[in-house]
Amino acid sequence: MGVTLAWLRHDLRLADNPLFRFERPPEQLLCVYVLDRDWLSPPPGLGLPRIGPARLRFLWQSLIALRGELLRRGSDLLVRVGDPVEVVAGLAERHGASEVRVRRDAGWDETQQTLRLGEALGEGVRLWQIDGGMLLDEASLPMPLASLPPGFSSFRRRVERDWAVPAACQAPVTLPPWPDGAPRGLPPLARVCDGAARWRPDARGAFSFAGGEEAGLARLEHYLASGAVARYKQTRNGLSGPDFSTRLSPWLAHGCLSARQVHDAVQAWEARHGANESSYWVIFELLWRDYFHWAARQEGAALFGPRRLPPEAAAFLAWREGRTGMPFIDAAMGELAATGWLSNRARQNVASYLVHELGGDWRLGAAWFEHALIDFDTASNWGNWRYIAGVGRSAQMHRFDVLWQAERYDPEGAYVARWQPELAELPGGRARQRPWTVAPERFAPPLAGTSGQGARAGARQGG
Ligand SMILES: Cc1cc2nc3c(=O)[nH]c(=O)nc-3n(C[C@H](O)[C@H](O)[C@H](O)COP(=O)(O)OP(=O)(O)OC[C@H]3O[C@@H](n4cnc5c(N)ncnc54)[C@H](O)[C@@H]3O)c2cc1C
Repeated sequence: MGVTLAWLRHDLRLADNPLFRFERPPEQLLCVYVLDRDWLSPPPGLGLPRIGPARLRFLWQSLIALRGELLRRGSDLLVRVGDPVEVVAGLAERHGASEVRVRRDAGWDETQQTLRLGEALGEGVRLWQIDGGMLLDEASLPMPLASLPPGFSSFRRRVERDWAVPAACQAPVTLPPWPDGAPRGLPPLARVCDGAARWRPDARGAFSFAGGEEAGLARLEHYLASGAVARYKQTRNGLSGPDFSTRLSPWLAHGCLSARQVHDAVQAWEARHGANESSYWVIFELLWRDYFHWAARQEGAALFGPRRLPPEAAAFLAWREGRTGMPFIDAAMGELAATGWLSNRARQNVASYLVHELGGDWRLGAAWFEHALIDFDTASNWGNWRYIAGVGRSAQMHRFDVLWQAERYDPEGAYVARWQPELAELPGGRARQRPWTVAPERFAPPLAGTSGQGARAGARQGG
């Protein structure tokens, strides 16, 4: 077998990566990542690129780390910016590849690109698509993809009835050599996007994400070894601090870690310390991720609703810029913009506030998250937004009583005061969540959200 081209997308790791598992290794291997040029320009309707500086920086760190791992094994990495299909097809032709390998992604755009690549590849070049990164593969789903249940609970019940998550595979020890004369390396980030090269997370986030497989494994190891996993079920609704939840999402989203690696590590922890509700709950959350992945595969382009976004109305801009007057919402939007990350509790509340209190279009919110999140993942982001908005597969909307949530999850007002220092001057407690009631001369009432309607305990991942 001659040259194989491994086209990497959201699978930037060596361990448990089927692209690097060979029954018969090829003579030469070309590993390629293409930053889609479209991600650097705004989608119609939103004045911001699809990938913001925080994610781009994490992505570049991950690519640099991956290159190091590949070099250690006798291979290398080529990173280009452009149209992924043109770049991959061009390289395959130039270097006489007989096979192109790619992970089957849930995203509609990625699926379309794979189809286009199939048409663009020369005759005799095999396009090999494979599942990876999730707990389950399509073949091990307990139902055909077309019959995926409309709700998570029935999906989980069917899966858990009789399931065995396949063990993660080890990283290869060596890899086939680089094709003669093939280009290698990656452009400096500052040349791709100066803003991303200069971006740094705000220290108030109390956590700094660094891209790459080794960093992801180190985070996983820390979360287990520190014992934080034993308390996950009680702490996961937290808002601040490094260990209230796993914070593995950026590594999972970029594929620096696979869900099976996390699953295996949690099982190994359970074998030593005993399983409890919390360790189970980490796997439960990963199953949500699988569910959104399979749902996105089933839904295709419908996941996004109409793709052309509506104009950004004043209420949306106030939400995006943290100017709604509702401290809990404005603090969270400030944290997201300054760190590229947000707890699940805060994500649910800000999404509900935009859609159900401000009457904003859920697609604008999802598009803003796509720009701002380090851990953006098409299926999880757009799926969760649809879930909160109550569109698509789950017709039930999920509306949160934001003031009640704020007082329950931030009773002292420490979180809102961290991200809105002017609130720190008010006494701790209720006043910081309702500053317009205690200092009306300084704080105007919020745009919406004081009616007390909406779920209190939070619809799904309650508490
Ligand atoms: C509006 C909205 C948008 C979201 N967008 C994204 C996104 O783009 N990317 C993303 O990874 N998650 C997204 N989530 C899901 C969830 O908020 C994050 O996965 C979680 O907060 C990440 O923190 P963690 O790694 O500490 O999660 P943990 O609570 O420690 O959970 C462990 C892992 O399980 C998975 N997970 C947990 N909750 C969910 C969920 N509700 N849906 C899917 N997977 C889940 C994640 O991979 C996570 O890393 C979104 C949620 C909402 C409400």
